Amino acid sequence: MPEIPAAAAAGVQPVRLLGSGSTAHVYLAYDQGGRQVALKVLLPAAARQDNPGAAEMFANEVRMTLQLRHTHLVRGYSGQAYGEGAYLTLEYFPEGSLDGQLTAGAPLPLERGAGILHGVAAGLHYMHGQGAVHQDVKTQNVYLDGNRAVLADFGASYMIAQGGRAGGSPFYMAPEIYRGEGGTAASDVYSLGVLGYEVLAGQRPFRAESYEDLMGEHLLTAAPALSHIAPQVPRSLARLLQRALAKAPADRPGLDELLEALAEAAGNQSPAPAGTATEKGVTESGVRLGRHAAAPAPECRAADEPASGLFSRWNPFRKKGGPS
Ligand SMILES: Nc1ncnc2c1ncn2[C@@H]1O[C@H](COP(=O)(O)OP(=O)(O)OP(=O)(O)O)[C@@H](O)[C@H]1O
Repeated sequence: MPEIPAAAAAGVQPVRLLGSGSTAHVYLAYDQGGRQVALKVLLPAAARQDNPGAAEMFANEVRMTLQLRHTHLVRGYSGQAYGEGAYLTLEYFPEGSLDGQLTAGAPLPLERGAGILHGVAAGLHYMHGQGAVHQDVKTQNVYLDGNRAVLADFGASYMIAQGGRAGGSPFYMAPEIYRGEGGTAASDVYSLGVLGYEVLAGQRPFRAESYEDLMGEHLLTAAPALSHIAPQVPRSLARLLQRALAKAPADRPGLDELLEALAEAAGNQSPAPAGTATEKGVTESGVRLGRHAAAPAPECRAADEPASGLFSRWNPFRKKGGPS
């Protein structure tokens, strides 16, 4: 195992590599108290300032993860945002992410799928109430712990009041994000809508072979009726998830409405109410955010950012497993 001095100083010992993303290696590790944690360590090239965009995203992820506390958001334990020793320890999920549990063309059973979506919606609802946007809702960023779904990866997230850059992953990005406008609560709702189709219909609403074609679909093509491709979904929920994909942000439903319909469809599988925060002092105001972000923050790009100039966390056209 590599030497990770800052983590070692905090008593965190890596055991094995779990995987690597665009900004970090992730290890299974034990913390000082013997608890299993996921240890994220900034990629060496990024730490050496070869890739300042990745280093900035990682620092952002460390700050946001340690700041936000909710049952349906990944729990951060400790971290260092900058420098060669930049690291983050997180709640470890042995079951892995939602991505690994979906097979293209095979929807999840309604109660299970709606329960997962309810968890993600609850995590988003809390974030929006705190004045933050997530900007990267996708199956790879939802981890599972039995019936509890947990939203993770805050590298692209920001506090609206402080401003930030439009970003996301192309299969999930709202039309306004493609146009380079700042992310809002409504653009997170759009990404949740895409996730809803994947989970409950077993297919994404928009597919294409190139970035430009995919952008065209998101900007111009109406989403297929969810009630047609997933007839098992209650009509009211199917309509809401389809409306989540409305081209105009103002036409999308709020999370309150979605939470209610998802809770009903999930039956008793829904593990926690929307407002459940896990730490004292954290309140849930349910505020709906304004449509535009404040002044843009300095440039912050991931290594796989597409040529469009948007801050995209994921290149949809690179070869990888899972639904495409
Ligand atoms: N908390 C966690 N528990 C269990 N496994 C994790 C955890 N966090 C990350 N992993 C594993 O490590 C891999 C890399 O995670 P990471 O968040 O760095 O990248 P990613 O989300 O796959 O990509 P990117 O951040 O570039 O979009 C994941 O694919 C997952 O297998």
